[in-house]
Amino acid sequence: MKKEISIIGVPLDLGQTRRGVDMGPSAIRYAQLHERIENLSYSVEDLGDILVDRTLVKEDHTEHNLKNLKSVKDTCEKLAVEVDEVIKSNRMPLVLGGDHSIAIGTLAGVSKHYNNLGLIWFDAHGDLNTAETSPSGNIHGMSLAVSLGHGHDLLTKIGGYFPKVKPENVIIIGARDLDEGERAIIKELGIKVYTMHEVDKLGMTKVMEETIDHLKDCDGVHLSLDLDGLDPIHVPGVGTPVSGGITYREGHLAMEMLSEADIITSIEFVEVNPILDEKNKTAIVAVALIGSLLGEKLL
Ligand SMILES: NC(=[NH2+])NCCC[C@H](N)C(=O)O
Ligand SMILES: [Mn+2]
Ligand SMILES: [Mn+2]
Repeated sequence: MKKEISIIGVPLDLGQTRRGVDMGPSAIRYAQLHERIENLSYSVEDLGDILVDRTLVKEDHTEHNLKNLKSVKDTCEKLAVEVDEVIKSNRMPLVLGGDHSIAIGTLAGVSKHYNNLGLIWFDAHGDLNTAETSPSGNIHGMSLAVSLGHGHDLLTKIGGYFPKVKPENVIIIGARDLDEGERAIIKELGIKVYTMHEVDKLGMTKVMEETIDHLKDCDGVHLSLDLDGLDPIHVPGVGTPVSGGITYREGHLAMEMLSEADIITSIEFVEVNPILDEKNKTAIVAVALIGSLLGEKLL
């Protein structure tokens, strides 16, 4: 793993309807992210937050079942530029959300640097809706579909190219709340999904061994971790909690195995909502998981 890390905050809450997730980057910083990473002897720079232009909300309309389309697009474009610059300067981006719609921007900045990018999507959800299938119109439920090239042009074409990732290089882990249209696209594109059923049955060790093996021919792997992939007992501060999720220890095991395999080239942690949280518990878990991912050991 690269030893130079650049933190980028994305205080975007417009990809869904529960306010507060815009404070996620602050909550994660407050949980001592910087210190934690520095202690692992990385060189860390914090680039601050991407500007979310809330004046665009006025122009946004929801007719097409894409809430705050312009605001989300504008933020993702800015994020893509910044992520691209970080990678060009030979550093690893660590992006802090914000809601999961920001993955559209992160992947737009990351993907052009790789010929065969892998993507690990830790999530209770598939985020594989389009405006046609979404039950909510919330873009955070569409970001993986967009990155695969499915969805509104304004989103799929950010960065001037699409798709950002091929379906055979995507692995979803922790899914337990999939909409009908999402099941259909999973089947149609043949996306590999470890639902909670497989996590229970195989155990996290096997899930991660298979995941790492599946991505062995990739020249880079992006980890997009939605905190709601974990069980809400451990992470009460998320906007769309679903019970029966990944445990605290399974989460750490997954991060430790990724660290040992040394395959991750860019990282994003999303959906921390401090307003819904209990004493910053969710941000603290996020920082602990980032610690394990970056090589922290128990002994
Ligand atoms: N990133 C997330 N938390 N996504 C939740 C999506 C929920 C639901 N599937 C929707 O499309 O609205
Ligand atoms: Mn989710
Ligand atoms: Mn998500």
